[in-house]
Amino acid sequence: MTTRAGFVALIGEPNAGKSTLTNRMVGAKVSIVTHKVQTTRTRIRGVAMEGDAQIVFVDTPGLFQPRRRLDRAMVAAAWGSASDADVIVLLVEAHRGLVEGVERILATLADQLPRGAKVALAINKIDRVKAESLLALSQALNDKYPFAKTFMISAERGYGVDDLRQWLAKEVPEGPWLYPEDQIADLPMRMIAAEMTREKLTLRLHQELPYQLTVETEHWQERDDGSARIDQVIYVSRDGHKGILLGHRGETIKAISQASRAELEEFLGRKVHLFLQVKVRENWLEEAERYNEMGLNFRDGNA
Ligand SMILES: Nc1nc2c(ncn2[C@@H]2O[C@H](COP(=O)(O)OP(=O)(O)OP(=O)(O)O)[C@@H](O)[C@H]2O)c(=O)[nH]1
Repeated sequence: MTTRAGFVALIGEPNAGKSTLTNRMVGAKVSIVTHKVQTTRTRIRGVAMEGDAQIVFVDTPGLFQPRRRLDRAMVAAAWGSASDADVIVLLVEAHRGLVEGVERILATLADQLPRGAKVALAINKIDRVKAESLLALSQALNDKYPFAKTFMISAERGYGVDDLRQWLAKEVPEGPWLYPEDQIADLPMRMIAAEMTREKLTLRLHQELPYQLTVETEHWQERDDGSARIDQVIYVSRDGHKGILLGHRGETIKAISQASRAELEEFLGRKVHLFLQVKVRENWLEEAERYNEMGLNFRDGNA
């Protein structure tokens, strides 16, 4: 059997429908997308199977809205992962059209991506507009950037999504699957748990720190009484961040822990004992072995 596998980067303005689309694409078959899963460089949104092809959906945090604290290396890394992707899909909201944010993305694409990069356009939320307006929008967008293909979709209702997935399956290169099929099912639980904590950190810290920290689930123990003990480490890149995370008398980390535990319990349907630890790890961004720990081997094809 000839297998195919590759990365598809979903880009677009906030709210364009990236999560909704991933959920649709991934469907019931393979779902690691309950929460966005973070790796050091990219977030894996989900893995979809289509015939013999495995499509790994990623996104690129910080790409189009560099935050104050975001350093150059991070932006470069974000672009790296977009242009590393085998295919890029730009999501544009049909009812908003060619707004300034979209213009900016198109200009950046033209400017930064290597020639020949495969970029598809997906005009999303077509359920919100009259069909007549779509042709003009598609034309206007294609005038600005030479998209490889244009899809009209409604991620929410599922229109056009199968076509897009089938096209992507043909566009990713031949090669071994990035996730062994039998691992897809259980790999995600630890990652999902880590992402839940990361989400709470984001909420609590007002999006200030999160791009500079990572959460890992180190131990997961099933207990006889039916509960689970989960140990996680939050890695920060600077000593100063540790204090912010812990908060006065540890209040911040405690609140985060409680919120994450509550969500984990709901998700797992049983009692959870969650233990969080904060550690400083400089340059975690560069640490290649982290990819492996996250269950992902970038580019070497033997995950
Ligand atoms: N009407 C309509 N609404 C949609 C469609 N797709 C997504 N939405 C809605 O748009 C909103 C944003 O969707 P998300 O999937 O969260 O968008 P996102 O791009 O992942 O957002 P961020 O990751 O936060 O940038 C949600 O309320 C969705 O229900 C669609 O096809 N039609």
